[in-house]
Amino acid sequence: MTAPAVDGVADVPVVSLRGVRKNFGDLQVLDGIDLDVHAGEAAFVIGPSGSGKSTMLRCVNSLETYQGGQIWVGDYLVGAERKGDRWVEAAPKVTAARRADIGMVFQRFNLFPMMTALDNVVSGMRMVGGVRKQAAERRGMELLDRVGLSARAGFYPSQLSGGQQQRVAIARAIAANPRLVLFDEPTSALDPELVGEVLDVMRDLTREGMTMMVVTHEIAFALEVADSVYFIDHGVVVESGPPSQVIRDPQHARTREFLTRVRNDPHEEP
Ligand SMILES: Nc1ncnc2c1ncn2[C@@H]1O[C@H](COP(=O)(O)OP(=O)(O)OP(=O)(O)O)[C@@H](O)[C@H]1O
Repeated sequence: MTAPAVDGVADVPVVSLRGVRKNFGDLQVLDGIDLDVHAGEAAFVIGPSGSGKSTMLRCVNSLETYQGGQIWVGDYLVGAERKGDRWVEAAPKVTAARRADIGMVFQRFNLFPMMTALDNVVSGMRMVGGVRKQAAERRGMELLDRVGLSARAGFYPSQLSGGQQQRVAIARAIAANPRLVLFDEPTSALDPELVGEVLDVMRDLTREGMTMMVVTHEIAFALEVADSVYFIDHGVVVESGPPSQVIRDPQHARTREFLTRVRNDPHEEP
């Protein structure tokens, strides 16, 4: 890997992708993605099914490897660590520590089924270590309160609705005060009447200045709360900018066609 061009420069973005390429065998999924997310920014990623949105998020926290370009998270190159003046492949423990500093919310909640809501939230803290049990549980209760679920602290995931489970998952994702939270279609698996309660929690996080990357099909929500929107198709960023531009006044035919399709049939897989 090559040395960074901007090493040591202040005010680097929290996340920066440069020419990122990723393939699964013959399938080119990311074909040169450029994207920056700054501190406090909520960057929304929209696009058709299969365009590479989830894969891009998963590359940022090393759940997938990438084959070309560079992904920077703050001052480190994802997948690599510095040895002297060289970058070498990151050791598994380095990757694990970095991943603990990035929260992730999945489409299907991914809570531990044998743990209560509180223990699930606390598990997000223990991974970074050093947090005493009592203090962790106190903070866990605060986080559950923040997502409106302190009364459900002792419930197991199977005793919670999908919307409640996803709110617990969000509390867990922010438990370790991560530098960045990734949301991978957080409302796609929910019954329509449960979507709003999850969006409410996410809206609060954007207002609090959480740095977020959100893959979503909720276009109206993106228009309302995003700081920036990236429209991705076939593994490339077709168009990006503020939501007032990309969603209200798209410049590219592909963006317009996608938005029209989603608006005309919200039940269609975009
Ligand atoms: N582990 C994998 N192995 C092989 N192909 C994969 C793998 N993961 C994803 N793909 C393929 O990569 C392409 C992009 O998938 P990805 O999930 O990133 O798309 P997406 O834009 O998030 O779509 P959706 O909105 O449907 O979730 C798809 O064609 C998918 O089938």
